[in-house]
Amino acid sequence: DLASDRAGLLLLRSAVGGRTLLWNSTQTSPCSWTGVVCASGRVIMLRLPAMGLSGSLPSGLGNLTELQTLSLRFNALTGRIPEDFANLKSLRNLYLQGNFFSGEVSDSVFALQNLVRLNLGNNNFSERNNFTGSIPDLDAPPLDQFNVSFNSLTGSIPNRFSRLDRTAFLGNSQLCGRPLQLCPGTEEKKKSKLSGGAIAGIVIGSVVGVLLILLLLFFLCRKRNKKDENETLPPEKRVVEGEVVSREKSNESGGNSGSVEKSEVRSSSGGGGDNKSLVFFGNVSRVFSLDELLRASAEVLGKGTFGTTYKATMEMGASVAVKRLKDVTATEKEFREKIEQVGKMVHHNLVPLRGYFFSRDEKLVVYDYMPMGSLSALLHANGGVGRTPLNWETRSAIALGAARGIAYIHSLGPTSSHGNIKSSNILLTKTFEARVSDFGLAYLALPTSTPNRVSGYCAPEVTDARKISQKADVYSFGIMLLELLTGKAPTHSSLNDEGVDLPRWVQSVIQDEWNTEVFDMELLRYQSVEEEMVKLLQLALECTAQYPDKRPSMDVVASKIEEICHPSLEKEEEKNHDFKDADNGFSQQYHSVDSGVSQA
Ligand SMILES: Nc1ncnc2c1ncn2[C@@H]1O[C@H](COP(=O)(O)OP(=O)(O)OP(=O)(O)O)[C@@H](O)[C@H]1O
Repeated sequence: DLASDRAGLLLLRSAVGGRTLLWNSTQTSPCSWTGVVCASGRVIMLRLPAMGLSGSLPSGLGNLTELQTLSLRFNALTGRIPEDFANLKSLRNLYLQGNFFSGEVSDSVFALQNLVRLNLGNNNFSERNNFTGSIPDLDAPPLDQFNVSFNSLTGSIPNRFSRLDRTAFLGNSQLCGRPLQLCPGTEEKKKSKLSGGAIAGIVIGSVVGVLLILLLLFFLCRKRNKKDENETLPPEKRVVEGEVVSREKSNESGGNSGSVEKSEVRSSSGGGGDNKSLVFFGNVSRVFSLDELLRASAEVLGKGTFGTTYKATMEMGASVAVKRLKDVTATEKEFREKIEQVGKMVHHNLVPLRGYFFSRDEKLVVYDYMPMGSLSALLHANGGVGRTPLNWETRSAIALGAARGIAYIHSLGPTSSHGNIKSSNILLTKTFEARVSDFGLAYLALPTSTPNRVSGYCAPEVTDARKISQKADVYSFGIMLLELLTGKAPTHSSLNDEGVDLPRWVQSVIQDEWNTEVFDMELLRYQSVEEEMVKLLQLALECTAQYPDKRPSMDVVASKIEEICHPSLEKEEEKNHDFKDADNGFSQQYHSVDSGVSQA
């Protein structure tokens, strides 16, 4: 029934009758077989993704009762799912996303007892062609993957799916219930169920709550008054030095970041003296003063291994990132020597370190502010909901940029390594170019914990976070590459619940012949670069080899990425060409005074 004039389909027909394995049998046609595996005349896997198949599904498919995997995603198939799909009792994986299917999905499909992955998403190419009806509430085993997004499904989401990510249901305007917004009736029901006692409890609770808040405000005001009195004293009599004081968003702060916590760095810098001033790198004596920095409105960007990082926006509008280092064990002399060495590390793919401040109580390092944040935020912020989509070209350019940055650090000597490679330390410019941050900090401050191990980036041989090595960096980079390709954080709950790390998860998926399912959903539309993706995945796995000696060096990794992704990288380069000047506020603001640093 699958016969057509395409050579590939004819081959498939003859293959179904015998024991055959087909790979890329239609090399010359624009489409490619992902594979058809027939074991003893029984079809167990049928994968025809993005082949331009059209028309409705053949009724004969229901006879393939041993079929475990059916993937027909990203074709132009129309019509309904045939009733005889109910016979596919062995079916584990059903991928029908990205077609023009329509009509109600029979309950018997949802009820297939062996199903673990079901994707019916993105069948909404026209108003007439999409899945309709409701999702039946059935007593079926839990699914590993489920997606019905962008259809016209209606009604409430059954309880068994309520813990899934909301992206699984997006784009169905008539669908309600967790994880989407509650169904209109549900809320009313809840309200009417509240007893008189419960209502009284809520009222009393609220009154007590308000009183507590008022009390708290009263104490805070008193404390603040005391602080203000303190600031009117001459500098030598002030009590606080180098303190970061939380401040509510106010006109004074000049901030624009809504609910983000605002802070202000204050210091009794009145003492003067050289060791109390900001030191800048390069041929610049002064870019801005400590006082200007301390007057800047500051927004907490996050807390990390070595301290807290703030975005400081100066009165004239330029922004920098300031990291307050905790637990610096080095003496002042050692600190200054080491940070001077770090300041000499200048490379296109490293976040420029602009300067530092050292006093007994405060150690600050000042970087360029990277406007697009980190790769981690881009991939996972908000659980991935509403994230900026990262296309393949951008991802390969980020991989190459990060690899080059790390390779540069390694090129400075056999003991020179980063020690904390992870996606939150890969920052992005306006044009999404990668810049590695936090280099050299491992030599200055003690990590307050070993988060790399906790978060899955740490090489198995690293038992002491201070003993960093180039091969351990390669391992962490490999994990970061897997993250970029799979869209899964190494801390992803579905991995950790099973006690599996990212490389092991990828290996297991590949062994199951699921090599394309391993990639981030967003990447599945780039069928033409599947080969690049698979090769990059293999490289990432090489980087995460258990034994350090088996891992490639970072410069080899960088040149392999360049070789593998060459066509995509060229495209990205062309795209960015026009935006080159718009790198970031700091560079622009200080270009004239700062030329020494920029050129270096
Ligand atoms: N120069 C910068 N520009 C923009 N955002 C930054 C900059 N430096 C750090 N950040 C962001 O600030 C947050 C905190 O960074 P920080 O380096 O303190 O911790 P981390 O990267 O989460 O962990 P670690 O300290 O282990 O590297 C992160 O989200 C990071 O991406």
